[in-house]
Amino acid sequence: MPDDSFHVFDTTLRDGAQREGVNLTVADKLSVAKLLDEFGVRFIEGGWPGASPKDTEFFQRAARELTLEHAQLSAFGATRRAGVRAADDPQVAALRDSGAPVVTLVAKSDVRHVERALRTTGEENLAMIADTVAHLHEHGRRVFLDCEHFFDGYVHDPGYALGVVRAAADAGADVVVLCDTNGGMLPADVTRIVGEVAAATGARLGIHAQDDTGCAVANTLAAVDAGATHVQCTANGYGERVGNANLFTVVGALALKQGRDVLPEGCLPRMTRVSQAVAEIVNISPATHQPYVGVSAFAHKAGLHASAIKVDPDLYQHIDPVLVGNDMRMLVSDMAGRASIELKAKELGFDLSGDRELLGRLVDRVKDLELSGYSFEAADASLELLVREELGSPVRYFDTESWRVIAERRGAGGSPGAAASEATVKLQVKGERVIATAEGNGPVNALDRALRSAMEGVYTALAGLELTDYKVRILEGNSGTGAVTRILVTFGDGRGEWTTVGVGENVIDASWIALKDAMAYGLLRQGYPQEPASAA
Ligand SMILES: CC(=O)SCCNC(=O)CCNC(=O)[C@H](O)C(C)(C)COP(=O)(O)OP(=O)(O)OC[C@H]1O[C@@H](n2cnc3c(N)ncnc32)[C@H](O)[C@@H]1OP(=O)(O)O
Ligand SMILES: CC(=O)C(=O)O
Repeated sequence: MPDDSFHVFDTTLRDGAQREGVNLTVADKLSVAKLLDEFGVRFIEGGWPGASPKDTEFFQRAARELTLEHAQLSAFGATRRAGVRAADDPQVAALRDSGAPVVTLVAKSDVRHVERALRTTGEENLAMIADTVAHLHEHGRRVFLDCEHFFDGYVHDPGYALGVVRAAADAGADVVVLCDTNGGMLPADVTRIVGEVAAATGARLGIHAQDDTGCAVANTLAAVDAGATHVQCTANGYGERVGNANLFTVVGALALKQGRDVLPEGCLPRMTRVSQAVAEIVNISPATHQPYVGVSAFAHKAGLHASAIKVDPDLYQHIDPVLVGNDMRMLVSDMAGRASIELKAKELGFDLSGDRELLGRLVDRVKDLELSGYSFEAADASLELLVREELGSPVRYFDTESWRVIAERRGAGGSPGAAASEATVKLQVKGERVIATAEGNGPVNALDRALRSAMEGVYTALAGLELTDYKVRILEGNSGTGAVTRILVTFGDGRGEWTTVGVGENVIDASWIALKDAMAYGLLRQGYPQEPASAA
């Protein structure tokens, strides 16, 4: 269990919620707080009670409903208004009465902001800070002070910025947090300035870095190198404008690269799950390429990488993904070599090790198919069908004699009317010739229905297979409507999902290839015995 000497302070529910497009309900905030606590952060900034009724309610409900194992809640708010005693300021009272044991105050530390935005004097701002910190401290709250625009303010007038740090520390602030509010600093600036402030004031320092130069994580680590012992971050880097220092990237670096004891025992492997669960609640698709936690963080595509990984995964990975709850994945594409296919096949449950000839054939087939427009990276089911075919046991539940689709729009008197499609499929199923026709709202829907109608008497589980995604990609944009099209079809059966790929100059033909393969793979997953090879 980390002691108080280093703080991981999360501000997803305050600064993270300032991201464009994020709108959390109180229930969402409670769920995110539970996840952050599970991850083991030391402080969770829950919002600004008194500024928004939602945040006031969050603290009220948190007091009743949240049992936190690792974290303490912090309420965020500003120093008192100019010319008013902290004890008489209703905003300060809302912080005091929020029930949070910690209050993080934001204060101006750039004298230009004091004069132009607060419209008061530098002296009065220092009094606002000292008075507010002391008032909350006297009421038993632990107080942190966020120095807004600290770095810009320090560059402009170091004496005034240092005065702010001293005023806060002298009044009882436990940590004075230096904020790169506009996110314009680079790591070297941060290292220098944090070092100078630490030497000049002796105060305990924290860092809050916005990501406007893409350096928020680097700036956070630079501040830690220079002596900061409190890092403010947000899950997945959510935050105002382009965001904040990413909690998971910062913790990954501190724990795994620097060996710091920043999380309680056993919490680090929760990182990937917590990142994805927060993304779900916030309703933003998880960033696939995020360090440590993205699905692509340990996905290997190049054949040369795979051949070394076969010997030892550490040769092409900076950490073991298991440490952060993630997985290594092999991607098979036209950049694959035998090792990529061997490792991917192993992931799919086939041991092809040692069969160089078979692996070579598979590499050639994948490369040829990718040249014609296929992409196996996201279509594991199609790859598995290919592997089974090369192993001499192709997946066969039906054979296609032909298919036909009619697409039409009916309308009278100039009205647009309704588009409709009709598909007919002719198949061989268990040695029987079957012809089925179905209507659909589009050609793919009609084909899907016709296929099911032809086979569901024999394969009853087909009713439980559902098309969950259908993606079209035009591959040769300059050929206009004659372009080659790649279709990715995803099906689910309640236990999992699988994706197949089809390619063709005719979009319906490409869809048919992906659709029939997805159904065949679905039947394989249901455990139906296959048609004997002679039925082909
Ligand atoms: C860098 C950051 O991200 S800090 C976090 C900022 N977060 C937010 O602003 C979200 C929540 N904010 C709000 O709901 C509202 O802005 C409120 C309730 C705080 C204030 O609303 P209003 O009273 O209508 O004021 P408004 O938003 O127009 O302006 C902010 C006021 O706070 C004052 N202020 C700004 N910073 C400070 C400070 N550190 N200490 C004291 N007062 C401050 C400003 O001078 C301004 O005062 P004025 O009304 O006398 O001009
Ligand atoms: C406090 C804060 O969010 C900032 O200065 O960016």
